[in-house]
Amino acid sequence: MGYRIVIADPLSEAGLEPLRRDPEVEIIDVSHEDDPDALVRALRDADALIVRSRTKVTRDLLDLAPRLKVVGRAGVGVDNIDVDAATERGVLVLNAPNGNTIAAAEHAFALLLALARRIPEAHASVKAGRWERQRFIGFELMGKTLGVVGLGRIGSEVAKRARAFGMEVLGYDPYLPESRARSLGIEPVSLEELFRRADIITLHTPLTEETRNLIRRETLALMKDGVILVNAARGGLIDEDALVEAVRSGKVAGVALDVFAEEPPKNAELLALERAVFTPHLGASTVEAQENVARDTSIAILEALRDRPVRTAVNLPEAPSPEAAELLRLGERLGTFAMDVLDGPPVAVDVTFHGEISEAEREFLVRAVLKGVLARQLDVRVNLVNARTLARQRGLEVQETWTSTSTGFPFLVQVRLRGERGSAVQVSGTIVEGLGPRIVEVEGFPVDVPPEGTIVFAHHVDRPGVIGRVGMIFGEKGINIATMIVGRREIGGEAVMLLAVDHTPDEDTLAKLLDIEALRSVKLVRLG
Ligand SMILES: NC(=O)c1ccc[n+]([C@@H]2O[C@H](COP(=O)([O-])OP(=O)(O)OC[C@H]3O[C@@H](n4cnc5c(N)ncnc54)[C@H](O)[C@@H]3O)[C@@H](O)[C@H]2O)c1
Ligand SMILES: O=C(O)[C@H](O)COP(=O)(O)O
Repeated sequence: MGYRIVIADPLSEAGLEPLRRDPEVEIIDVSHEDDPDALVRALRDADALIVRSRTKVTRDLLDLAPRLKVVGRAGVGVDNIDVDAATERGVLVLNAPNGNTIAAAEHAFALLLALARRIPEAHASVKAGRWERQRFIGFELMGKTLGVVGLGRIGSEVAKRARAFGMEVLGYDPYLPESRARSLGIEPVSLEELFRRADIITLHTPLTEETRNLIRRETLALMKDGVILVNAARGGLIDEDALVEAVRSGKVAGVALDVFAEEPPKNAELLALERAVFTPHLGASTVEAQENVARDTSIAILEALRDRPVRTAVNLPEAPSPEAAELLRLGERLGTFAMDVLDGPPVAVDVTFHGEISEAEREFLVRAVLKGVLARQLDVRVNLVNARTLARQRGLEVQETWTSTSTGFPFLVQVRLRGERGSAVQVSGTIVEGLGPRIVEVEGFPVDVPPEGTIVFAHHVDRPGVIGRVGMIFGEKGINIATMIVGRREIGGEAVMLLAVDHTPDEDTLAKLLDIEALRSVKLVRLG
């Protein structure tokens, strides 16, 4: 089956090469369509959608795409995507965060230099036939103090360039260790100190609830008179009305903006400001950056469509290891096993990890277990993206414990699914080198079966003849038993039986099994 990938915003053709050469991919490019319904039509049977910042991927838009598995953002900011709505629908969101860092950092500097040397006005003047050398007196960057808010990929590249210009660099980033800032030649300071001390302030944070209107009347009041502001991050970081007032009053001596609260900007007062340089969200618009982000997004989209771990997923934890696929299979199948055996609906799931297992692997496994538990119950597509959200929405309590106690396996995952009225099922698994995922314990009985195909799981009393009679019933029905495992604690005591069968037994066969006196319960487990 092929993949239909919709491109909503213009992307670099060279960067799309991984998609173009994939025989399974059909590209529907609506990025140059004037008709807004073209996107709506294309989404009806789309598997993937790729956007830049123009297309708003809203809850309503996602509802128009019932098959959608992944949204790729060919760039950094995902503020144009309703990530929560995507998560609820099990749609993976991924971005391409590395490809446009240099382009954006260079653009912030281009804006600053254009403002400092009044290049846009001077250029317009020369084009108009004038030669006004006294009119355009600028200022130098050397010796000035630059305040960088947000010291991530772009902020740190801006800081490096500022140092090369002989600037003193202050930085504020509450999520970055101070030592990292210092190693970049940046003096880490509080936001207030940065506002008070900087001659020039440049913004490089994402737009979040915390950073919205970071620059507003109160914070502008803290700044030096004649401060210069640069924003090539996100428009919402600045309250534009407050900025207009501050520029008019002379508090802000100049402003350079690549991004606006609304794009294209409609704020006439802002656009009329004189000591200002504006560009139409061009930070990532270089040939190199566009090729990088389109290529990174194309590759990640193909990984996602083929259920492989994606390093740049926005609404999933980072893939823990190349062996992630086996880990996911183990977790999911343990969840499905427990669900198929449990009597009644589940109310809680306890996942206990033993031995050597990283935090990322534990997070992946918990999501995989939840996927296995929930997939049988829900209409919506359950996947690693939305498994935790759906569990929470359904009131399924999730408990995780990690102990370093040895179990004889390098690591062990134990899933205990609890139902109403005290019912419970426990199943454990691990990954055995060379064999892959194995179920190694059920209800406290040691077993060893691969979590594959159809398994008949029975509780019985360890008595001569039981196994023979079970075998005969399957034989009469023409059902081949591929593997049979019996677990018991003591001779003649309670025991469990796991039979991997080549065909799914019908109700009649299961009823016949229950007629065997020593058989207490029989459950059909379908592990796919
Ligand atoms: N103009 C453009 O075309 C363009 C191009 C690329 C990126 N961007 C934007 O630039 C911004 C930065 O991109 P990046 O790739 O450097 O991202 P990044 O994630 O590498 O860096 C963002 C940094 O902001 C910090 N941060 C978060 N909240 C903060 C807060 N309240 N105060 C201070 N710092 C905070 C984070 O800790 C992180 O270090 C994003 O908004 C991105 O969307 C714009
Ligand atoms: O977040 C980003 O990557 C930039 O804002 C670039 O946006 P664009 O892809 O719309 O140019």
